[in-house]
Amino acid sequence: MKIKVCGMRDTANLAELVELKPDFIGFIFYDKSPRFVGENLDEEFIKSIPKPIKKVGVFVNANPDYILRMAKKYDLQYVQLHGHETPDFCRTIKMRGVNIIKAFSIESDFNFAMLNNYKPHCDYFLFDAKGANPGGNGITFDWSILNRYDNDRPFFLSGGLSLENIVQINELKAKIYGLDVNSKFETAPAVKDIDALRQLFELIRPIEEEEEIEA
Ligand SMILES: O=C(O)c1ccccc1NCC(=O)[C@H](O)[C@H](O)COP(=O)(O)O
Repeated sequence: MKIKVCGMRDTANLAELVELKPDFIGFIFYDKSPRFVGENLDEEFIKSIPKPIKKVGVFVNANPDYILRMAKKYDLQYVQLHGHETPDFCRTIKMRGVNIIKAFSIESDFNFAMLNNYKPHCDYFLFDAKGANPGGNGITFDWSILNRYDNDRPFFLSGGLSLENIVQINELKAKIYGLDVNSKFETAPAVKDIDALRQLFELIRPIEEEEEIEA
């Protein structure tokens, strides 16, 4: 199972995370988030992150020109869209060579059928909890809703994932492509607890998978 660590900003903290070889690292380009990267990203360091670790820019109802400019500047392979972006919006970004993760806030009556309109233009879906903010709320949703998932696009499970609740993913029937972790692994906004992340990696990543990443 893949691991995405979201909401990074600080170079020293990032360097420690890179040592753990996550599959995806997320950077928040949403100015209302406490994890907003602002002017704080070290462009050279970001570009030096080994290619097998995919860099993801997270945006909320942003202007396509801004998204594409940031993707180029930081060499982002993916953008994660957390607002009300339409399938057509995703198509526009995808056509410009940037891969798409479309995030959705999940409630009990979530209409999985509408994902069919997004499917041709998105590489992955990400299912997050609905909260006061578009993301990073630190709360889980009722994962059993995902047992209704009938789309073949791989998805990330997100929202309040912690070392305590992660063991319960084994109860899910739906096949999870990846886990997206964020605020439950922080010591402060955008500062990750590397020891806690190391424990997560040891729990989730079988030895063979780690060897695949090294190859
Ligand atoms: O993390 C944020 O502050 C954020 C703000 C606005 C949009 C998206 C945001 N985060 C995106 C993520 O992928 C988070 O990892 C996801 O929402 C789960 O966060 P958490 O519940 O804190 O684990």
